[in-house]
Amino acid sequence: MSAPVIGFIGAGNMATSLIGGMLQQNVKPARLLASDHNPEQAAKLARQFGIQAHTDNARLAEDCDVLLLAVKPQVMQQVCRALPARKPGQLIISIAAGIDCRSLADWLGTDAAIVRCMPNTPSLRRQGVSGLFANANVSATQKQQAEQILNAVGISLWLEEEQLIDAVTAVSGSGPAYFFYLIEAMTAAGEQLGLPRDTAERLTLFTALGAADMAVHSDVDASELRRRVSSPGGTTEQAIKSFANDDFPAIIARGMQAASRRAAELAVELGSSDNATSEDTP
Ligand SMILES: NC(=O)C1=CN([C@@H]2O[C@H](COP(=O)(O)OP(=O)(O)OC[C@H]3O[C@@H](n4cnc5c(N)ncnc54)[C@H](OP(=O)(O)O)[C@@H]3O)[C@@H](O)[C@H]2O)C=CC1
Ligand SMILES: O=C(O)[C@@H]1CCC=N1
Repeated sequence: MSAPVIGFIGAGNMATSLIGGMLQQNVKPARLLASDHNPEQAAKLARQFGIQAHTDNARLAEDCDVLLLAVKPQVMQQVCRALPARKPGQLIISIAAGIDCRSLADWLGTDAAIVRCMPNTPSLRRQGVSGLFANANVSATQKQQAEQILNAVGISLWLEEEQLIDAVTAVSGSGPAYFFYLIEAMTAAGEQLGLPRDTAERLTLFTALGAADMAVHSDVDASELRRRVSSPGGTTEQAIKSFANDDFPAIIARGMQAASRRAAELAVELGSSDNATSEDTP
């Protein structure tokens, strides 16, 4: 399979993470193009990565084999409708939360080969994880193309049901923010316990890194790893009891349910009108 040219529409946070990660994986800069309606943003990406970036979405679409839609869900319809007819064999990858394949096909053409993908920002460090779903028009070769792109920046998992993308969004798409929130909270608590801020932050960061690395490489699950830290009658036990009294698992579950619900709401608010439920339809 010859290496496809990949064009990003929207040169923001997620395009930066994906492009940065791919370049570290020795993807040639000439294979990556970007467009953004903001000329400064396009120029910034071109400077940062040495790739071609401009403001013309239509030209970009004509110049690439894989078109990666990385704009906010709120502008997706307008962006898709303004694109020229697709090149034969072109694969569309959308990373937008909540915008489903049916809406994308309404805006791009019912024969469009579409992969919906939910990546995350650690892709910049090639530690990303993505959920992928392909519509019926996607060929085996195009599935491989999508996998190669996402696997260059981490790992990817195919989903059988499109609806599960909302759950992936709640777990790993939004997930880095939950860990950053925990890092913020632990750093602040360490400071309250008397540590200098920098020290509290470094202790927290390396603990997070070590714990994640250990859990990824362990042959036992997270609860067993937690038990091994928790000496009977010791310090960890007290912390975990306090977390459990405050219903930590329920707090996390409620937050993730809110994220997933929001993804479903976006589909109704911003998707093609067929997605509106009968109560929404006048
Ligand atoms: N951030 C994340 O962690 C993740 C995000 N996603 C999804 O990725 C998508 C992008 O998110 P993110 O990168 O955070 O968003 P950003 O706002 O950082 O990036 C989107 C970029 O697209 C630009 N843009 C807006 N309108 C147009 C247009 N008509 N043509 C070309 N470019 C345009 C924006 O410009 P301007 O700022 O001027 O509007 C911005 O530079 C979203 O759909 C989101 O759901 C998925 C997984 C994780
Ligand atoms: O917050 C959002 O809507 C996007 C999708 C997942 C992460 N960021």
